[in-house]
Formats: sequence, C-alpha cells, structure tokens
Amino acid sequence: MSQHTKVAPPTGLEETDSVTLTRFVLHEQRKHPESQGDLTLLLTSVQLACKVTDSCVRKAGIAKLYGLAGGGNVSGDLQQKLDVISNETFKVNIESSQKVAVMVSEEEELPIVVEKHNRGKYGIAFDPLDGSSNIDSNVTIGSIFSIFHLPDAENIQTTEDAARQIMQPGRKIVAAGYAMYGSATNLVLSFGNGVHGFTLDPSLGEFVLTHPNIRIPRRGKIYSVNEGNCKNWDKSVTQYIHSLKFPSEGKSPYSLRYIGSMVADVHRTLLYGGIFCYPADKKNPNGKLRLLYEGAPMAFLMEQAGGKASTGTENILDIQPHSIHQRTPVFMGSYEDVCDLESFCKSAS
Ligand SMILES: O=P(O)(O)OC[C@H]1O[C@](O)(COP(=O)(O)O)[C@@H](O)[C@@H]1O
Ligand SMILES: [Mg+2]
Ligand SMILES: [Mg+2]
Repeated sequence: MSQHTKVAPPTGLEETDSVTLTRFVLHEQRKHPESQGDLTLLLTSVQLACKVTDSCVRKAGIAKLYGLAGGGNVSGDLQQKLDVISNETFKVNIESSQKVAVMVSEEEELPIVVEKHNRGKYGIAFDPLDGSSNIDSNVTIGSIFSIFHLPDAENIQTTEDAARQIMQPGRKIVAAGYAMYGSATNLVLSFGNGVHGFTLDPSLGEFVLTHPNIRIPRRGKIYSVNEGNCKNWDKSVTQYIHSLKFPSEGKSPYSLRYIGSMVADVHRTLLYGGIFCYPADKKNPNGKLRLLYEGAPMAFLMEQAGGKASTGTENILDIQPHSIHQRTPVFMGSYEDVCDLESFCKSAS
C-alpha cells in the first residue's frame, strides 16, 4: 500500500508534488521586491557545493576499487582527503557566484578576499566538512554555513579588513544552514523566518522540501555530549548532566545519543528535541566548536525553530567575535532544556 503523501508548502507556494530548493529560494526572494537576487544566486552556489560534496562523500569509499587512485585528474582528486576536496568545492563554487567579498573557512587560516571584479556584498563562513573524524567509518558528516551582509564590501583590501567586516554576532546572520550527508542527504536552512528542511532526491538531483517550518519540541528526552570529557567539566555542567541521568522521583531519565558530528547531533536535536552540549572544560577553556561557522549558524537555526542556544551564561547569537576561528562553549536545543542548563550555571556563579 503506497500512499503518496504531499508536504504542505509554505504559504504562497502552490501545492505540487515537490517544491525544490531553488523554487523555494526564488519564492523567498519575491517577498522582497527591492531584492536584486544576489542571495538567491549565492544560495544556488552553496547548494551546488553541497551536491558536489555529497557526490564525493558517496564515492569516497570505493574510489580506489575503481582504479581511481593516482594521476592528476578527477581520480587523483578523489584520493585527497574529503575535507580538502570539500573546501576547494565550497571556495570555487561560492566565489564563482560573484556574490561574496569574503570567505572564511575552517580549513583556511586567513579569510579569503575575493578579487574586486568578482565581488558581491556578502560574506560567508563555512565548515566544509563537519565531523571529519567519522569519515572513514561511514558515519554521518555534513557542511555548515552562515551568510552575513558586509558593511563595506567594496573597500576591503586586506585580510584584516575582511576579518573585521565578517566578524559579526550571529544575530546579524542573513541566512544559515547545513547539509547532512547521512542515509539521505538533507539541506536545512533559514533566512530568519523559520527553518525549512530539504532532502536530495537522487533521481532528480534536486533538493525537495520535506520538512517545512521545523519546530523543535519545548522540552526533549535526549541529551548529547561527549561524556569522555566529564572529568574536566565545570561543576555546574557535571551537576546538570547528573540531573538528567538521575532525575527526581517519578521522572524518567534522559537518553544519551552522541554521534560526534555536530551536524548529525544538532539535526537529531532539532527534530526530536533535547539538548546538544559541547561545554568548555579544563583542557579547552572556550570549548571546541567554532563560533562563526559552527556555533552561530546552528544557534540561528535553533532559535528560528523555537529553541535556544547558550554558552551557559550568554546567548550564542549575542557574542561579538574577536577572531575568525574563535571557539565557543555550546549548549543548544529545546528551549526549556537550555533554560535548565543555564540555571545550573547561574547558581554555580
Ligand atoms: O570528538 P569530540 O571531541 O567529541 O568532538 C566532536 C565534535 O567535533 C567536530 O567533529 C568538529 O568539527 P570538524 O570535524 O569540522 O573539525 C564536531 O562536528 C563534533 O561535534
Ligand atoms: Mg565542524
Ligand atoms: Mg570541519
């Protein structure tokens, strides 16, 4: 019995069998009559970078079997590490959109300043391959991005100028999202008016809308953290996690799920609720995850879905970055769960 289920499209889009990502983005653009279509073109290039990365991820394990090792062509490329390939893919595709002036990548020490003739008014920060320790075991990995409007893109000359202009708090994000290369490939994004999830239809080669207007449950039943680090946690984090495992009489303990790919752990948290944590600890006083292309874009999506993201004491979206690769402690997920964590931090201070 196969019943064809239609997904209700966002208001204003006709009910058809599939709303592709491209159509969705164009629809968003039409809501802003003054728009010149720059963001649309930029997102098209991000979408393409995700599709190319997805295709490399799918082929990575078999490249050698097909004799694709060696040589300086595409086959040679497949030998490279996926994080190098995805970084190149993101840089090349995004630069060719001619809509950005600055790119910040986890894989590049300095911001990339785009040549004047190829420039646009946006800046983008990305983690081209997130969860890289999971690549060889074929566990879900992803890509994360955040897009900012630059105040004075034309006059950027040095990498210092570039860093200064793109180091904006997450509240100023224009659009953010992630691609997840799992059993299926998803692209989840927000322009600041809700969160929408798309799934790559391999036969069409198109992302189609499968999860319109994602809302995270107010409270969840799952916590996600690398408990191997617990001996180095602050007392407040230790006590909070303990409270989830040993709740008061009559309440059920939370379940633990931890994949070790932020994209996958955050995706599950967004859909099922609960809390994802990467706290600061004695070894990493600022945590592990990066603000501009991990913490802030995911915090933006969480808040847009009705959840919350915090360092424990501050909303992640309010942090003014002071360096492009700075780290931040991360607690994000269901609104009430993150509030609980914050009250443990508050009472410890
Ligand atoms: O192995 P750990 O310490 O638990 O860290 C896992 C975290 O590190 C990361 O893999 C870091 O991202 P990269 O793979 O992009 O460096 C996150 O995806 C994940 O949440
Ligand atoms: Mg990462
Ligand atoms: Mg990475």
